[in-house]
Amino acid sequence: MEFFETAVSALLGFMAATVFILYWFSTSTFHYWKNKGVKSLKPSPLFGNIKHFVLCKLSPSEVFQDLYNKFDGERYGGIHLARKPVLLIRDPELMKHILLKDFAYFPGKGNHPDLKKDPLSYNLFNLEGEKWKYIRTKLTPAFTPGKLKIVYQHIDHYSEKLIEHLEEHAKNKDIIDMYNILVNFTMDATGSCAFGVEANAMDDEDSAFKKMGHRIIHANGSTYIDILESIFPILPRFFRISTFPRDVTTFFQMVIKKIMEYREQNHIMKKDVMHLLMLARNKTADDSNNEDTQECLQTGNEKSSNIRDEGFNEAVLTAQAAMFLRAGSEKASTAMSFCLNELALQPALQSELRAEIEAAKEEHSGKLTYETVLGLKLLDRVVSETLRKYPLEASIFRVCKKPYNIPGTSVQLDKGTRVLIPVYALHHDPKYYPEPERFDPDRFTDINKSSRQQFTYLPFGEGPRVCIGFRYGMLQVKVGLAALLLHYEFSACHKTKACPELNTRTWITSPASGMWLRIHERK
Ligand code: HEM
Repeated sequence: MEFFETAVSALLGFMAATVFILYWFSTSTFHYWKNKGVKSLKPSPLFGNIKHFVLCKLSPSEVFQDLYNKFDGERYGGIHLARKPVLLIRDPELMKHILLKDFAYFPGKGNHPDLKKDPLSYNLFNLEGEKWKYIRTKLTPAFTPGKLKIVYQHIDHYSEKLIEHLEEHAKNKDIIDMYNILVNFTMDATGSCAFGVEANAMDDEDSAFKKMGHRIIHANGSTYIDILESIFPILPRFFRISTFPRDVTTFFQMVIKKIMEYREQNHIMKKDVMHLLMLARNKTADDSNNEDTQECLQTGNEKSSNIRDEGFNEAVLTAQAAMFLRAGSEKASTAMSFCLNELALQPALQSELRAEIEAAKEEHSGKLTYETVLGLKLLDRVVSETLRKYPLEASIFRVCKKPYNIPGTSVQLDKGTRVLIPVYALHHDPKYYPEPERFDPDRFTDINKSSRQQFTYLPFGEGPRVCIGFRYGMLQVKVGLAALLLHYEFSACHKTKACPELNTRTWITSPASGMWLRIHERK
């Protein structure tokens, strides 16, 4: 009996000590902003200021908007992501410093790409320093206007298939989830533009590429890694969480390998992303004198030598390819879905836009060309307003690489401090966008654009790390929307929501449960 009592009290003592240590650990950073003299919000143990995000009750866009509003009148404010101190920026001028002018202090996002343990995480989005610069230089030529003209043919082809795919639904005036359909459309287009692959996502329910592509898009690993890491840095490794599930990684590695082998054996030279990636790999492997490699190696420091050692090998190439597939499929389809939802809720605007597209088509002998689509003014305003109201990358993070004095203050940020640019909150600030919940493309007339403060519109980020694929993304969105509006009408149904609920499990602003609209044949 005595032994039992001793064991119970030892156990209780151990549990109390564990709780105490956990509590102490999770709150030990909470004085950080106060010590710096930065106004901050009271964090709660374990969650910091993002409890509703950690518990999947609100999307990160909404959580950061709430925090942004609480610092009304401030240039910035201190918050905690779990126990990690983060500086939330409100002042657009300060955003300009962080993203552009003082890029040398904020070159990366604080992610930890790992080529061995989480191979697909080793992509341009996550990399920083010389490795980032090197790969960015390699990939930039994929997005020149000349390349996009070629890409236009592919997107145009798949937009015709999309129209065919929807024919029966339109005849029946069906209620359909446009989000899901558009993901398949952009996956087909990206598969073809970037890799020369027929993904068959729209036509074949059982397409393996489609199944894996959807899993790449819906993989939330990076969200969980960020949250767990903020709570305790070793947790993601402890739970063996990777950016993409293992089987998806293996499938993708196999597909890319096959594409490369096929192209090499058959001497295929397509001017697409895959070709550029292969070129980069080959050059790194057998030509250390090439210009790009030299430019990157010239600094002669240790990091640069690592690039040479690691090279742009097959694994690095595959990680970039997966990133392209994800960004190319996910971003444009999400933007198009939000846009169609707004147009279904504003039938007059939908008709006006359709009239613009139709007039342009007639003017160009019944065919929409690359130049015509890019010249459509109302379409451009509608898409810009969509990305204002629903910025897909709702939160841009940077990590301070060396101590940084916040301009105009005596506050110094320590090396390693994370800063957050809450794009969604910024785009919904009535100071810059009166009645922010109203969908109003006129916010993007030339005169309104030029009268707005700089760095208050950041759907693609800014500075050296601005979205590399923004032209491609915009092209996909515009070509897809133009084709849809020329052929069909969209209206609200009982499942359509004026304020679509946002997904709470990802950093990307996306609909929580599809985008349900009624599709009709043209009257
Ligand atoms: C409407 C579509 C798109 C939107 C709204 C968008 C948005 C963004 C934003 C805001 C960033 C900057 C993130 C930061 O600074 O931390 C970014 C970066 C990036 N985007 Fe996009 N994107 C779109 C389409 C695409 C497409 C189609 C691709 C590729 C095919 C792509 C590839 C990338 C990459 C690789 C980066 C990282 C660039 C770097 O760090 O150097 N994006 N995107």
